[in-house]
Amino acid sequence: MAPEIVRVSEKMLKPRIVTSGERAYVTFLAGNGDYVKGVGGLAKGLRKVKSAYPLVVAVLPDVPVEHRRILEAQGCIVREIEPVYPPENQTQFAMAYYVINYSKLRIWEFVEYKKMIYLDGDIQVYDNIDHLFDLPDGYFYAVMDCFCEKTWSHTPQYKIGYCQQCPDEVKWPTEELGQPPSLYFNAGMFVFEPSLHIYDDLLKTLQITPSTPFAEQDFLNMYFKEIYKPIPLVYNLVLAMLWRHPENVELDKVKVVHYCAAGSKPWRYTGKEENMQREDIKLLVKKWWDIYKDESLDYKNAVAVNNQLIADAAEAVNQLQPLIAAAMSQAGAVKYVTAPSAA
Ligand SMILES: O=c1ccn([C@@H]2O[C@H](COP(=O)(O)OP(=O)(O)O)[C@@H](O)[C@H]2O)c(=O)[nH]1
Ligand SMILES: OC[C@H]1O[C@H](O[C@@H]2[C@@H](O)[C@H](O)[C@@H](O)[C@H](O)[C@@H]2O)[C@H](O)[C@@H](O)[C@H]1O
Ligand SMILES: [Mn+2]
Repeated sequence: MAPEIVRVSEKMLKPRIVTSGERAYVTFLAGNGDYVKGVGGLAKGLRKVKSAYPLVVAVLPDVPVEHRRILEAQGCIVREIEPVYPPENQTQFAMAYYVINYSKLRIWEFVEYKKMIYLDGDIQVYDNIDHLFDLPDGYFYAVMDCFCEKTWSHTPQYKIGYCQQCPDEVKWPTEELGQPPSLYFNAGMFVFEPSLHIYDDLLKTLQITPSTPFAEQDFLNMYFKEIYKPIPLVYNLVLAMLWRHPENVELDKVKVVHYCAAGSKPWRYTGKEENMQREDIKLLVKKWWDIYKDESLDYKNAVAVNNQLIADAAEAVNQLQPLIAAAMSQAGAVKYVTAPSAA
């Protein structure tokens, strides 16, 4: 009697997408401008590298419904957040719009996720980085920044030509200036654990902390100073590194590119700003556009392709069923004879 072999249904083969409250990527979108293209591109990039986790987009109230729909159609989980403003102060931010970046702090409230990787909307992921979710809990992981761009001209390190990326080139004058600055991360990408306790404390601390030129990036560096752990530059290539510290960059090993240099945002690239005619910049901007324009990476197409593969696999298995059944019943009739051991 041939064994009863269960027919395989498409439903049985469908991969269970892990959306449980464990892990997710998260980005931040403000305004009705063109950063929505950055976030859409990021969603497609994560799909291209077959990330196992969803992309949550924390949107400020000023993000139009149309932009939210575009991101939901790309498979993003859109979550509205309230703005976070720093205390009243006279600070001159390095870029005036940085004041809205304090709203990034809302992502610590997303406690339905145990661990998240934050990525700026002007970042693209070119290799799978899901393994970063397995980094030990209890720390704040991010890539070290560079102090050499003129956006840093207000700082002592810029004035003396010191950079943490090459601490031995121009040594920090401890006798004059005391201890060198603590290791400082770029806040465009970090691995963190949402927590209501930390969230409340972050907001309370912010209200008693005078603002500084790099806004929430300075604040996060101060707040997480004790548990900050640098991770390799391949996880967040701040483009200025290409011309400021080329000796530290192996471009073919870079997994994550951060288009933060002036003029480098791919969706509004003109090539006119300083360094924007470099061959490596042009290549990285093209790489971004290749993903952004690739319709096979659109959520609806990727799901359709996936469903077709599942249907084909189910059909193939069902066509094999009778052959398997016949082979098994035949095998049942045959005693396996082991070859006589060599005398
Ligand atoms: O008009 C804006 C400006 C910034 N952002 C978000 O805030 C992040 C930080 O700003 P940006 O990347 O421009 O700073 P940079 O890394 O270039 O200093 C962006 O990546 C976006 O995710 C946004 O959504 N709309
Ligand atoms: O609001 C402050 C921002 O500060 C950081 O950007 C800076 C920083 O990287 C400098 O080192 C560069 O020189 C500069 O170009 C760049 O804009 C973060 O990328 C961004 O997410 C956000 O936190
Ligand atoms: Mn950025």
